[in-house]
Amino acid sequence: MIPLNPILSHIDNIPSTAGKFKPEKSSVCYIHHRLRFHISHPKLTLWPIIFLSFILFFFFLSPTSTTAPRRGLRTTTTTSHGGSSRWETRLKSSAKPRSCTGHTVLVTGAVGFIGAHASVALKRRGDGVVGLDNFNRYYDVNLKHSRKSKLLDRAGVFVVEGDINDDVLLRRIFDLVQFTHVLHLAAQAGVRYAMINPNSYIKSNIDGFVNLLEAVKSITEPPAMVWASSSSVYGLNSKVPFSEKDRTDQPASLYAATKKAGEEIAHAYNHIYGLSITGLRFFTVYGPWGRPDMAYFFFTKDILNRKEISIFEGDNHGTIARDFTYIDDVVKGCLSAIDTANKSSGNGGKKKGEFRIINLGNTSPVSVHKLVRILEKLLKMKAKKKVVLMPRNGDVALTHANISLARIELGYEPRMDLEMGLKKFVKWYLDYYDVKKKSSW
Ligand SMILES: O=C(O)[C@H]1O[C@H](OP(=O)(O)OP(=O)(O)OC[C@H]2O[C@@H](n3ccc(=O)[nH]c3=O)[C@H](O)[C@@H]2O)[C@H](O)[C@@H](O)[C@@H]1O
Repeated sequence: MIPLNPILSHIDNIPSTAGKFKPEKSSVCYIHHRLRFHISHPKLTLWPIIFLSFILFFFFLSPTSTTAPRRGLRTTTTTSHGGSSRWETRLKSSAKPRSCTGHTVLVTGAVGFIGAHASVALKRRGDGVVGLDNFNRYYDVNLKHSRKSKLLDRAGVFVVEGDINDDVLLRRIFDLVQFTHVLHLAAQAGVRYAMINPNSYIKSNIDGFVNLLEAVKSITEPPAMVWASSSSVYGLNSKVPFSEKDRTDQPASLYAATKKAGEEIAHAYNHIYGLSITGLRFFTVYGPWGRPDMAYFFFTKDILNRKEISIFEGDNHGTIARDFTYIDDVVKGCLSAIDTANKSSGNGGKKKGEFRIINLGNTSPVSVHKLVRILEKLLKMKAKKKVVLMPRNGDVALTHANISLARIELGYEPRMDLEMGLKKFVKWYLDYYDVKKKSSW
């Protein structure tokens, strides 16, 4: 990943089309700056050497020199994603399905919790998969690297380290591979963190999503998109269980507002450009390799460390509950959404690509008190509990999915109850941290 030559790596960031290479002003400025640095050297006798190096550099290493790039791709020997031809070969090979009936899927957020599991499941059943992830530091990046090495690498999924806001990179990936589907899971997750870093939600969930949709809609045969919405869009809706027809105009957090905005944005891209888009409203997904910012995860850690945990309650000791949904059930729902998605028609098509919004929950809410009781039983330890009135931090009192539509559209049927699912999580947690972080216990 480390650029071998700063001038080259800078040039490499310039989008180019064969025969249309035009360095951006900033790149030229950068080269001039580098040259000026050398020219200002007291020994003016260096002048001819510099001039000669300049000529040699452009003659041998210019991106437009020998091999003509396909559809505007860069073919330099160094890129921000490694040696270009090796990088391209690995990416293309990872994208190849085992059989001609298999899908070719780009998974964004591939080293995230759901992204890693979904990528592996797709690859295992024979689909071609390319992952994309920016490895951001919202939570322990080592866990993301472990998901990559222990899950994705082993399954043979190639992961591009990059951002969905990088339109040059997206174009490059879409130029190399004709994807049938994009499973878009890259997002700024977490309800409460939106009060700490609101702009990260706009950057990923709005800007990044639009950037991806722009790239997808520009492809001649655009892939169908399946993407992560959230149960949080139901916000202050009190009608339960939550049905896709219920109102979603009362978000309780900025996170929820950006996910709701995502649904509206997706609708517009479906309407104008004929993109086939399925939004999946996930309900508090948990399981092995999960997210450390989620309550079941950090409660486990804190119970083991004998640290106090805060259990939220509503007014008058009202129960706070979640429709906790096990990762394997959610992954099955994602794969089924991919399998059942209609093709995008593109804006030239007569028929509009389809637009679907579907709940993926467990349809059996469990209180936070019960969640803690199960963890205590599994860990064989008593939690130090402090019961507090739920702060106004973006959380809502209850989530509960109506999954009738998921049953019809996806043949979705959640199988795992919370106790069994947490057993699998705790087993993983003990194994993973026993090896990696014994000292922190
Ligand atoms: O399904 C969803 O829509 C959302 O699920 C989770 O959000 P959340 O359900 O709030 O999950 P947690 O943060 O793990 O909280 C679980 C429960 O524990 C409660 N909690 C949380 C923290 C705490 O210190 N104490 C406590 O009682 C919360 O109020 C909530 O009822 C994810 O963090 C979101 O990214 C996702 O979109």
